[in-house]
Formats: sequence, structure tokens, C-alpha cells
Amino acid sequence: MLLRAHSSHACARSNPFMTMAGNNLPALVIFFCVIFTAQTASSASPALESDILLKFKSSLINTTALDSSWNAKTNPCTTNWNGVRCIDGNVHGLQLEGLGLTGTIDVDTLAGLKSLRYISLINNNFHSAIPNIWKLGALKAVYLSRNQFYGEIPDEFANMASLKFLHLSRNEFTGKIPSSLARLPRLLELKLDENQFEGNIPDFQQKDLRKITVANNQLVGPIPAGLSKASPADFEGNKGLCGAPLKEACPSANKMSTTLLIFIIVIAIAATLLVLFVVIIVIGRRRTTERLGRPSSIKVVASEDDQMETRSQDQSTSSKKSDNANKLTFLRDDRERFELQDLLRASAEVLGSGSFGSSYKAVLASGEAMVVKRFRHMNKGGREDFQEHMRRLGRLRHPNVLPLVAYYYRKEEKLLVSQFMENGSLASLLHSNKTQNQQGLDWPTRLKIIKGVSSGMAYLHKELPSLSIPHAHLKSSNVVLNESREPLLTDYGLVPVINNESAAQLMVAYKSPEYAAEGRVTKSSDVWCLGTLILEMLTGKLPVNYLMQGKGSDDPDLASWVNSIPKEEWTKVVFDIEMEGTKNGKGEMMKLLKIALSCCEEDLEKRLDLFDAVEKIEEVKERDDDELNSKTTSDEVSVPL
Ligand SMILES: Nc1ncnc2c1ncn2[C@@H]1O[C@H](COP(=O)(O)OP(=O)(O)OP(=O)(O)O)[C@@H](O)[C@H]1O
Repeated sequence: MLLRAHSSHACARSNPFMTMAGNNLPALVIFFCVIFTAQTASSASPALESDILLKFKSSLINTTALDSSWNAKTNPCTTNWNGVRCIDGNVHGLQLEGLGLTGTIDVDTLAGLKSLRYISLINNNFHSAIPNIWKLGALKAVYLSRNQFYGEIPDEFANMASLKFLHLSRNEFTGKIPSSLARLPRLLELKLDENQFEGNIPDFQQKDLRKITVANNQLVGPIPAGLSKASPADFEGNKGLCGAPLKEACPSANKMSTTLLIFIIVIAIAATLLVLFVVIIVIGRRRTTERLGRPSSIKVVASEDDQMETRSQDQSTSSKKSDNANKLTFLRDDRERFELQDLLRASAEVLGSGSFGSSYKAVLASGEAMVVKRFRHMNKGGREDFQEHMRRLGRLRHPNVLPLVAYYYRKEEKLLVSQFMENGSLASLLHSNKTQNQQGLDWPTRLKIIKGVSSGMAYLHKELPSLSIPHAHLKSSNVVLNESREPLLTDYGLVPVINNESAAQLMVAYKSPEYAAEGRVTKSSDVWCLGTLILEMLTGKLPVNYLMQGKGSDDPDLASWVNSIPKEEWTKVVFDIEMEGTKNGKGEMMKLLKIALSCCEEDLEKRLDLFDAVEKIEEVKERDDDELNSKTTSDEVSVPL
């Protein structure tokens, strides 16, 4: 309607016949105007969205990053307007991060985008009061962190019934935390840290609220009981806060009541018992260490297990069950077996502490090196479900999938054992500082690794079709390289045994845009991880945001970073300088870059399917393509995606 009115108006204004001829309009002009009006009305939706976006942009300042793609003559959803995300041809999200934007955020204009569900303006230079985003009642996610928004936030969120994610970290907000936030029915994540909020924390009771951080503000008073199980770090830096999960108890208003006194006595007794218990454990550990004759990091595992063993030796009535308790369960018949004790006796070295626990390298007496990874968050389902799933993983055989050799089950902790790969992880090869003699990874090697990884992924998706997401944790530290630098996937297929909450917090597929927007991962989330891994290999940049589990960094993901650079500059800016030695092949790199971007499409319907992605990756050649370069510059290569 709006557009139709505009068009008629424009027709009337711009046509000299109409003003000059008054009521005697020539029939041709009327005909032309009717046709023009009807045509523009029939294509109302996309044109209207471009008008709205351009109006929104007109109140922003410093929009150079948008100027080249935000073009009135094009459709924002079919011509990739920078930062505009679409679903079904309608604008679904605005992701304008790290672009140096400032000026006014015209929320009233955005209200015209009926499909808009999320807006991210992270890391810009906005310096104003908070925009009245509560007028956009259908938003699911609002990210305004790392700007200079200031002042009090009005208590106006009551109508945002769909809001799941609100990030306002690192601004200059003052005043109270709006209590209407505590009543939002679908809120999952609220980040208010590093502002100057004062007063009490409202009584958040939403049972689905899985993350709230108010660290480094000026809040006071007791932390509401509903948040007592959150991490203490999320409340630190507020001098006046007290109560769990912080250590500072809240002072009582009256005299200390008898109940409190009894409570303190009970705590004191419990603490004494705890100290005694710790002393016994320490003595036990010393005995174990003395018995084995050397200190080693894997003893952390060993000490508990050895105690179990000592206990079972002491108890002459030990049952068969407790005999089995110290046994490794092997998943393969095609290799020599060893005992848990062999691993414990072996010389051990800590490889690293990952998100789930530590990994150790243990060299057996035979000289073979194994990796033992401890998992602490593997309690989903019972022992039988766990064993069944391990057997399933143990049956997998593929040159790019590191076989699971054995496992050890205890309720509190599990150990997974696999073979150690001498060439280490792809992450360390890509990102560790190189000595003068060490060469970086050249283009053919990178392409070989990407092909191997995608082939392993296709195999997992084929063999584990019933898993909601067959890998779920694909990242460069979970790709290890054998002696010929063939890649092997690790830490795959674990979603059925990892606790839901830990999976959501720790696994990289849960950092995908669909999880942020809709709280779900799918098989396509693996494709997003594959795309991100390829971008990491092509750019040499770490995907910091998800590797840090969203902590301490609001950096854009790699795909958004690449998309924020004008296409003409991709060959100069995007590719890792370590591949500079590659004389030709830029066209092939460009093909792979485009495939990776299609794997990282936010719109699940547009994102490549895993098998299609793998097929396209297979088609990229390792050739040194003189022929290709003589015909076309790398920027002109068009990929049929
Ligand atoms: N089989 C292996 N051979 C050689 N290095 C390995 C092997 N398995 C793991 N590593 C390396 O050991 C280090 C620690 O691995 P670990 O899996 O504990 O943590 P991570 O991969 O960094 O994180 P996450 O726990 O999220 O998977 C990593 O650098 C990893 O690449």
C-alpha cells in the first residue's frame, strides 16, 4: 500500500503532462501510470524491505561498510546486502558487527520488517541511550554489547515474549536492572556485565535461563535463590553482592538467629569432616606415588583408580563387579590389548586441557603411544546406554576417522583411549609459532587436509544417521594428523552420552547461528562447523568466538568477517600469508572459499547439505592452475553453488 501510494504520487509529481493538462490527462499517461503502479505493487515485499533498510541506514553515521552493497536498485535478500540475513526471501536478521557504526538506531523504521527476529550491533561506536528495541516485540535476540550505550534502561521489556538472548555487556548503562527482564518467559541468556548497574538483582526464576552474567557492575544485596547455582564468576566485581554462588554470606538484619547458629555449627562440623577426608586422600595419594616410584600427571587419574584397586585388594570379598571396575573395555579385536595399569605405569605427558577434561599421552612398554582423554560430563543415560554407544563408535572404520580403541567407565568420569598421532593437531600446525626452519602449511597440503576432513565427515553422517548431529565438535584441535599428514577426526559422535547442558556450553556445533536464534542444532550444524574449519584453514585466523565458548569475545564469526570485506579485496586480504608461495591456484582457493561460505549460510535452507558440500570440495583440484589463471583472474571465478 505504502509503495503504491508512493508510486502514484511520484507519477503525478514527475509527469509534466499531469500538472500542465489538469483534468485533460492524455490516455497514454494514465495507462502508463496504472501499469507502473500495478507492477510495483505486485513486487511490494522485497522493494519495501529495501526501502525500510535504506531509511534505517540514513539515520546511521559512518556507513562506508554498507554503502557498496546496500543499493536501492537491488533486493537485500538476493544480492547479499552486507549484514542482512534472510529466510524465505524476507529479512530475518541484521548482523552489523564491528563496522564502526554510530548515529541513531531508528527502531520505528525497523518495525516495518515483519520477519525481523534478531539484531546484532556488537562492537560499534554507538553513543546514545538504549534504542527502544522493546517496540520490536517479535525479536528473539538482541546483541548490543561493546558499544557506548549509556543511561538507565526503562522497564519496558514486558512485551518481548519471544526474547531469548539479550547481550548488553561492556556499555555504560546505569540505574537498575529492569525487573521486566525477570518475567520474560523464554529468556535463555542475559549478559549485562561490565556496565554500571546499581541496586538489587531482580528475582529471576525462569527455569530455562541457562546463562546470566552481571559481573563488574555496582550491584548490591542478596543474589536471588534462583541464580544460586550459576557460576560465581558471573557475579564477581560487584562489591555489594552476597549469597550463593558467591562466598560472601549475606549479613543478617537482626541478631543472629538460633537457626543460623545451628546452621553454622553444622557447616563447621562438615568442614572438619571434609578436611579429615582430604587428609586421608592426600596420604593415600602419597602412598600410591611412592609405590609407583615417580610423579606423573596421569596419576591424577591413577590415584583414584589405584585407591579403588588397593581397596579391592584389601577386601578379600571383592566381587566380580569390582574386579571389572578397573578394566579397560576394548572396542577392537585387531590390536594388542593392555591393562589400565599399563597406562598408569607408562610415562605420561599432559597434552592439554580441553573443554571436557584433560588429555594425556601415555607410552606403553611396547613403545606404542596412546592418548587417554578424561571426560567429566558424560552422564547422559546409564552404563548400558554408554556401553552400547561406545560399541557403535568402536565399529567405525575410515581412513579419516581416528578409531576409538578402548574406554573405561566410572559413574563420575570416563576415559576414552585412542592412538597418539605424532604430527599433532591441525590447530597447532596452523597456529603455533614456527621456528625459522619450520615451513607453514602450503596450499596443496591444506587442500588435502580439507578433503580428508570432509570425507571423514561424510562417513560419520552416513554411518550415524540416527544421531541428531553426527560429529558436533569439529574444530581444528579435534583433527589430528598422521605421519603423512592425513587428517583424522577425533571427539566425534559424543552427543548421545554428553549431558545436555555441557554439550550446549562446550561443543562447537552449539555456537552455530541456528542455536543462537532457535536453541537447536541439526545435522546442518556440522556443515557450519566444516565451513568454519575450511575458513580457518584458508585465512589462518582462529574462530575465536566459539573456541572461547563465547567468553571474553564478541568477535564476529569467520564467515561474517570474510563477508564484511569487499569481494574485490578477498585475494589480497583474506588468504593466509603462509600460502603466499602458491604461485597459481588462487582460483581454486576462491572456489573453496565460496563453498565454505555456503556451508556457513545462516539460513538453513540456503546452507549446503553435507553431501553436496563434500562433492563440491572433491571437485576442487590440487593443480597448479596456470591454465585457469591465464583465462580469468581469481576474482572472476564463478562457482555454481
Ligand atoms: N590422538 C591424538 N594424537 C595427538 N594429539 C592429540 C590426540 N588427541 C588429542 N590430541 C591433542 O591434545 C590436545 C588436548 O586435546 P583435548 O581433546 O583434550 O582438548 P581440545 O581438543 O583442545 O578441546 P575439547 O575438549 O573441546 O575437544 C589437543 O591439542 C589435541 O589436538
